[in-house]
Amino acid sequence: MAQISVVQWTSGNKPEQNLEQLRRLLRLLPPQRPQLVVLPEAFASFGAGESSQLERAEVYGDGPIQQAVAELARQHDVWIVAGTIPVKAGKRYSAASMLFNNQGEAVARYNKIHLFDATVEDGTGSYQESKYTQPGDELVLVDTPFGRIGMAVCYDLRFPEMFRALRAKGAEVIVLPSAFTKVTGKAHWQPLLQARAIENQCYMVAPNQGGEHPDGRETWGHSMVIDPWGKICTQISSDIGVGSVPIDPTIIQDVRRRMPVEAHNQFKVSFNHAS
Ligand SMILES: O=C(O)CNC(=O)[C@H](CS)NC(=O)CCC(=O)C(=O)O
Repeated sequence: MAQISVVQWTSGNKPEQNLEQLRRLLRLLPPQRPQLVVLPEAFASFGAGESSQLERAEVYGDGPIQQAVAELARQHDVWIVAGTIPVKAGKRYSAASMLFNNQGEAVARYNKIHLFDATVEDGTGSYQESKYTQPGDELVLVDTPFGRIGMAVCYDLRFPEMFRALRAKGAEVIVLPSAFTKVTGKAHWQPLLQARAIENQCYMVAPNQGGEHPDGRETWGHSMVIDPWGKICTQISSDIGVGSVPIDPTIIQDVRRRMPVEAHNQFKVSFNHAS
């Protein structure tokens, strides 16, 4: 059966160091194939809202971060959601979650739509992600050996209409690379993930940054995979680790057949940017 893994660590702002940590952690992957490995938001370069991210931003399809992930996907024979990579977008960058197949080819790119401009009571003051980030305006779904994957990132989790829209377009597995703060994560991470999984009857695959970062920020960790019934299938309880579960397509079909909420729904949503 296909396998899904989430990987978690405490990223700093140096890509080489983060990629080294990633290489170490990927050695812990279980042997099952096909396997989808999902990495946290800003795994290679942590520090949204900092001008230094602009220097690290890569041209789409090129650059050391994308090359390293492509190589790891080939080497380990796994699909990887590299969420997120700073990708040049004019004078700004997109927080791009990229899907690489097991040949190392980039097969999808989702640019984070909802940007985290918020004040959190954590000593950081306020987060201003939109300062240097160009928001995305497109929903991204892709057919894979793991089912139809819908792509979202971190703060998107708070906008249920987006997940409804992904489900309406056939999403079965939703990936959500994240860097939820310690304070907001403690309060909201698990219930929001379970709600999105239950109401849309999808797997939610949600790796999170965890621990105290070199810049002093703290993130919540608790990376998890939740099934379409809302059950937590795996959870990472320390700052660094790997969590793996088999993904069972019959659970998706069974949950949807027994309780066809999509057909029962009397409220349809629309997307501001729909073409
Ligand atoms: O800094 C980086 O490079 C990584 N990116 C982030 O940390 C992003 C943007 S500041 N964080 C979030 O979206 C947190 C959302 C959140 O915590 C919530 O919705 O409660």
